[in-house]
Amino acid sequence: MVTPVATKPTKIIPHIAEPPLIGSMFTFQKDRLALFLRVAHECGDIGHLHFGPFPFVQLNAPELVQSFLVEHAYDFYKGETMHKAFEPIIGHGLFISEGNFHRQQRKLIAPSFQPRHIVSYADAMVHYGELIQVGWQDGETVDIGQEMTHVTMSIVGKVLFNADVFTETDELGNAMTVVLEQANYTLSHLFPVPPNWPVARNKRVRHALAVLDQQIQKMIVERRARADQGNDFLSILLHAREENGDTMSDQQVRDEALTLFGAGHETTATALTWAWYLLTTHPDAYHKLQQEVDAVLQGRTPTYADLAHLPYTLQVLKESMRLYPPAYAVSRVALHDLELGGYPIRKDESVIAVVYALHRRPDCFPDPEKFDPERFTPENEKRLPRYAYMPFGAGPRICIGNHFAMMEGHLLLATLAQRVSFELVSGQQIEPDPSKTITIRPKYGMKMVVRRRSVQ
Ligand code: HEM
Repeated sequence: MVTPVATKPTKIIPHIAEPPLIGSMFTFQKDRLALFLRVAHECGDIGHLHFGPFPFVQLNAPELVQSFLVEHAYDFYKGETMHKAFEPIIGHGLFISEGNFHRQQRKLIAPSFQPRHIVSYADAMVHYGELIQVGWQDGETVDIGQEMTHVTMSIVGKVLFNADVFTETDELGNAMTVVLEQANYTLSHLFPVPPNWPVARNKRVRHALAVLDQQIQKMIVERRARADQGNDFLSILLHAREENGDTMSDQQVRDEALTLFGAGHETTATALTWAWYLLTTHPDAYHKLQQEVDAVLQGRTPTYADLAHLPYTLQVLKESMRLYPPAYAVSRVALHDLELGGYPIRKDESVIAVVYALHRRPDCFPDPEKFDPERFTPENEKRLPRYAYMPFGAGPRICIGNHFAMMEGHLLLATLAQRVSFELVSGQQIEPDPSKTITIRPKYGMKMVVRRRSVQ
């Protein structure tokens, strides 16, 4: 829907104080989360800032986010930088495709992500949770971020390809890690090395892409040769039919499979990493969660049916994603002049909905820096304004894996809380770092000591 800009803009976007020419470029590179909070504090619901010559509009209000991501979703696109970072890897996969093609692909893939379809993956999620914890010795120190990445990558590898990628040393997992790191590199450098230069980085990426292509093509051929349809996502993608009966080409199936593999593990791993951090630094909440898990499970491994009886565990996950939303911002570029809530947006201008700032609005979340899972009791959650809490984005591009991720996070918290207790190693510097990856991972890692619990 195109809304032409008013002849005279009705409202003026406030501007933060910035040095001339460079604008907030260096502040952004040094500490972008602090910069975003400053814009929200100084400007309120909407603010203007610059990175060198490039203007940005930052949105911090639920109503503006609704206008941006829901009502005007198709008046924006992902922007050249995102395309440059992701297209060489995922081609025209859902995360980066645009316009009608995106709409069509979304319609084709979304049914497979409905809660009733993904329930069958619960057992695989619990299986890998159990598998990772049996490998930990009592008193062992682990990097919790890495461990959570191993387990979520294994889960997505299993449900997507029915493949065992339990560690990143597996060829497929390793190749995925290399190409994701490359996307992050392109996104976080103003002048990344062009992909055709003969440098070690580019050779590594080309090799990783060749591995991914070869392995996925092999899996596609195997599945096409089978008479029956398997239950993994690759099989589902191969059999998905448009209204006119058409199926996807092998190339498009490859692009979508890689998109889901890439989008489907680091985000969930980040959510779990911060959940463990918040639990270990809030012993009362940790104790309450353990009590809930022990009482409900009585030593059994959890199943999907148990989740309804583990509400506090879910509240902890939701509150962790409020304070540390893995995807801390959602950005787009305007396709033409338009208006958002009465504010003028110019063609080619970048607009960014800062989830990290939105989740810290004191009018929606009183005492916002406090970790308080009670905010997400069903009654309290109902009182939240729409779009005040949006760890999965909003509108037609809302995360397609949101139910999958919530089920996975909920099950893994319960599985691991039952078997082990984590203790945060003291004296570490813990800082969220959004500059190296598209999620906010801990900048210096996060070490935790594992204590085995006797099954209650
Ligand atoms: C806690 C875990 C997760 C978080 C916080 C998260 C967050 C997000 C967000 C904010 C978006 C919207 C991006 C935008 O509008 O630009 C998104 C999109 C997407 N996510 Fe997730 N995600 C998570 C897990 C997953 C999982 C498990 C999968 C798949 C198995 C997945 C697949 C996708 C895909 C394919 C898109 C693109 C959707 C589209 O553009 O139509 N995500 N995610």
